[in-house]
Amino acid sequence: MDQIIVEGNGPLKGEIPIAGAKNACLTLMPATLLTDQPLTLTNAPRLSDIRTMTALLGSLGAEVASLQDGQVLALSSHAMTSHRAEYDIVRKMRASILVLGPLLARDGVAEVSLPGGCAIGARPVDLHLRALEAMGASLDLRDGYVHAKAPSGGLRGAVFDFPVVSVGATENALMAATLARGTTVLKNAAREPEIVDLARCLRAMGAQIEGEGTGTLTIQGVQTLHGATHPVVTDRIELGTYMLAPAMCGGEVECLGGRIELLEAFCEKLDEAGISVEETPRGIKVTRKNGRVRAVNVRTEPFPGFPTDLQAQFMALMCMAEGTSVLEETIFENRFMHAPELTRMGARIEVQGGHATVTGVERLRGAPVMATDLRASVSLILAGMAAEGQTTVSRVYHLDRGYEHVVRKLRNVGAHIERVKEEV
Ligand SMILES: CC(=O)N[C@H]1[C@@H](OP(=O)(O)OP(=O)(O)OC[C@H]2O[C@@H](n3ccc(=O)[nH]c3=O)[C@H](O)[C@@H]2O)O[C@H](CO)[C@@H](O)[C@@H]1O
Ligand SMILES: C=C(OP(=O)(O)O)C(=O)O
Repeated sequence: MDQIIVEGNGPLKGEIPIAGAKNACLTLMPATLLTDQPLTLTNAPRLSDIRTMTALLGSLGAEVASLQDGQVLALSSHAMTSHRAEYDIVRKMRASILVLGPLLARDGVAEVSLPGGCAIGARPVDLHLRALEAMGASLDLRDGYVHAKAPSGGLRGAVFDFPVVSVGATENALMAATLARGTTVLKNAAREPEIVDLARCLRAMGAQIEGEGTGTLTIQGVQTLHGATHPVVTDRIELGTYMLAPAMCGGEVECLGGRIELLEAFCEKLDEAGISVEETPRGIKVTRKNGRVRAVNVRTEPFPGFPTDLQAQFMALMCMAEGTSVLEETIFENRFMHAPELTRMGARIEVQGGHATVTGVERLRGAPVMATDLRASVSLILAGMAAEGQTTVSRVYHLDRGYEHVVRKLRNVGAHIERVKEEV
């Protein structure tokens, strides 16, 4: 297993290109299942999660060709061979559940392993299932699989009001509704940029959708969808992560391709903390001059609120702030696993339920730490870059799920970071 070794090296300077969004690409790829014509995705990120989705779609008979060093994905589902998403692949990645809606909508049948929980919380899929049931699907949970069938005439349009905002359930229902008979109205739908991106891609494929980016999506079902070429939206979580690098180490970094509208709540918090964030023609420039950042409170919320996927990284910043901040996690019940690891580096953090109280210290000190999940792993790297001495982060395979070329990108702005094989 690989480790990342990182050492504090003072202020950063330079540019970091931001990739296409993992969480958009993982929902755009299953959209191929809605049509027998080719779907081409450009600006795709090079990540292990994308390889997992490629394997999953391949196991269903879809073809996924990775072109231009993985930045273009050419997908085709003209010759499907299976409707069963096996546990062995699904267990690796929760987003696998996103094949359920498209399979059901196009062929009326699907068997998908239940994805189960993971380090950050229980993460049930009841809302995915309830939305599809509202469209007439009959569902049976057996042997760890969802066995789903559409009525004989196919899924039908329905009104479904999500009791809780769910990104994945909105995506599954939206994809299914594009081929359902009649009109579907999804209320309290997720408004994330990845949903907007999916709606735009589906529209390019011939779907009739209104309201993306608002809490109500209205979909007029069509008989068939066709092929399209679609660029994956910028990864706002990768963007926010790299914006925090100069905020923590000092210096000036321009994140190429970034736009403030993707991260307004996060940018407001950086501003409150005393970090300068400026939109440029090429992206977002982040600058921190001398002096400590100010402590600010954060509450994670669905978009347009502060994203849960940036909470761990923001906590790393608050560990060195002047004063005490309270971070409230409202989306996942167990998403503070990075706190004890940051404490190993000298941070002062107290976790109680969904709240973490962080009292800033002047200096973090390097230590051996362990990555527990994707965003936790990168928060430890950021902390290590700002700490005195050496930090060794183990279990970095989590990182490969969501950050392409992380060592190269951070080295290019002056970080002392390398990836090594763990000695056993
Ligand atoms: C691949 C992907 O896009 N992952 C993102 C997606 O995950 P994901 O789509 O899994 O997250 P959801 O938006 O569905 O989860 C939001 C909340 O709803 C709950 N819930 C969800 C579904 C369900 O059927 N029942 C239920 O109770 C969840 O446990 C959680 O508490 O959005 C999360 C919230 O922004 C992000 O952290 C993840 O990075
Ligand atoms: C939690 C995340 O991903 P997933 O939903 O795929 O686990 C994430 O991207 O931070």
